[in-house]
Amino acid sequence: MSRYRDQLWNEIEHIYAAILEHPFVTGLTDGSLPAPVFQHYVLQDAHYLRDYARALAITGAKGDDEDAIVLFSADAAGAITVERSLHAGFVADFGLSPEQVAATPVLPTTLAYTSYLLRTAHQGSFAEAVAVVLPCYWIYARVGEALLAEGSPEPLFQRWIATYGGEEFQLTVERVLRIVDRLGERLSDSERARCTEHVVTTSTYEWLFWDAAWRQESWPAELAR
Ligand SMILES: Cc1ncc(CN)c(N)n1
Repeated sequence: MSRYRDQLWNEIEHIYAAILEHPFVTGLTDGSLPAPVFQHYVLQDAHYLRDYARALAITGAKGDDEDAIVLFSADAAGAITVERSLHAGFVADFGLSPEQVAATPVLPTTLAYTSYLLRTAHQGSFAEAVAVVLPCYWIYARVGEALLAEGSPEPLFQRWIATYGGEEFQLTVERVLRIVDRLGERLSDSERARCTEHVVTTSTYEWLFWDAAWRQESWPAELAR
């Protein structure tokens, strides 16, 4: 029987292929990604990572063994500390002040993605919580790995690629995938279907997140007070 991770990857392979072709992602390697688009992404990602860390902490609290509790709790802390330092470098490179960063609103796609993450992590089983957070690890590891081979002429983008394509992140993701395979051996058909749906949904949100930055998404200005 194939591993659960392979069954899940079958469900999202087309989304991964679309992500690799997205102009945001191709723009990282050929260096053509406009600076305001990357800036938009980094600022929204700071909001995203705060709630992602909360979702990981909830997943850790639901862990079915000690290793799982430790792994997700440590990754909750890591999402804040490790990625915060990567972001701090980007923000400094853009010449933005902490006040400007704090004043950036949470935009529609970020809000929709994090709301789905948190709702599922709160209301679902441990397996569902793992499924909903999985694409954030897995898609970035696979994208980072693919882009690492090409590299980027732009140092800022190369730093991003090196973080997610690097060995440390790949090992982190492999540890999560082992939990996924273990859970896959004991899921009922209905829970398996719910987990698959979460993985497909948040993989789609990963595509949307890059696309929102590419479109320079905003709340409708005509509705602002
Ligand atoms: C939206 C998003 N997804 C995933 C990652 C990688 N942890 C991230 N930084 N941002």
